[in-house]
Amino acid sequence: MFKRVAIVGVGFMGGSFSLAVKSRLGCSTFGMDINPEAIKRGKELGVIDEGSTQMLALRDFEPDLVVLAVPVGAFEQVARGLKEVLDEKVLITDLGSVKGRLVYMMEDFFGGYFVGGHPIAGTEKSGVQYSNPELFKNKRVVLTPTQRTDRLALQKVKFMWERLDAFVEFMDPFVHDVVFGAVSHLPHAVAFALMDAMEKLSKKTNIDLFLYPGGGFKDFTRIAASDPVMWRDIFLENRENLLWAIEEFIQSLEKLKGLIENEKKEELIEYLQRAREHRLRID
Ligand SMILES: NC(=O)C1=CN([C@@H]2O[C@H](COP(=O)(O)OP(=O)(O)OC[C@H]3O[C@@H](n4cnc5c(N)ncnc54)[C@H](O)[C@@H]3O)[C@@H](O)[C@H]2O)C=CC1
Ligand SMILES: O=C(O)C(=O)Cc1ccc(O)cc1
Repeated sequence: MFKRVAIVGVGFMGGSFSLAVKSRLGCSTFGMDINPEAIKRGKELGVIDEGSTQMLALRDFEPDLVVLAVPVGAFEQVARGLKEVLDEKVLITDLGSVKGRLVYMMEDFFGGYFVGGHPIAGTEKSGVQYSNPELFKNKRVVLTPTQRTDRLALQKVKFMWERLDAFVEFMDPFVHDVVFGAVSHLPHAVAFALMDAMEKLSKKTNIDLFLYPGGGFKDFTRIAASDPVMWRDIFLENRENLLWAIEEFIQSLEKLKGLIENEKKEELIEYLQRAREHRLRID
């Protein structure tokens, strides 16, 4: 198993991963982040053992696993930097929310020693101060091997996640992006858009509608408090799948609007009943 784990991006996910491998696997960890404040806080909070804002410092740490936990828009730049300082055959994985093209791009840099990963665990919080060693417990982690992935590297990454009490599932990188474009990226886009609509309605009514949030409004929009940089990068990286899902959503909303406008009582019940049944099935 891994002993020396380097984490690039000492934020909420990187910090949680560091705490988890420290406490569960006894690893020593090294954090790299462009933000000196993240390194300082990470060390103060005991989230990382050591850290630096310089990629070059990773060379002396000699990691046996490197984990990318930066926003997906920074992957290419980070990969370039890592390529300069890492020995060949060091295993690399990531926690990014989009896979597809990025997995093949990472393989261009690191060959079969890159194993794409996506823990389906998280919250709207960002920043190292929210790190939680239990974040991955009983959560799904999707690994996205390709023909090129080294089988031993894949087994090691799978085993590591299982030791953190996560359930590992394999998926094709592009299928992953269709699935999470629908179930994760679309709901986040809709939550952000709902807040935009609420701002416009507040202006038009001259009433600050944000002063009257009910439970439903709070439940529905929690994820609109998520980090803008992270979500800009996800939306742009998974653009095609997301645009397709947004289009379907617009049509569903148009349909609902039509049923309300035309007072189609029976059809409205059917529409709501079907939606309710799907929701009940999830839990
Ligand atoms: N927040 C969540 O619930 C989940 C996030 N993810 C993925 O995990 C990754 C990290 O997300 P969070 O930890 O939530 O974000 P975060 O904002 O808490 O942390 C990201 C960290 O990366 C650093 N960073 C940015 N560019 C960098 C660069 N070029 N080099 C080095 N460090 C850099 C930032 O300074 C920051 O400390 C993202 O790819 C995201 O898509 C995956 C599952 C859940
Ligand atoms: O806050 C929530 O409920 C989330 O859905 C968190 C989340 C964000 C991004 C991911 O790729 C996975 C999980």
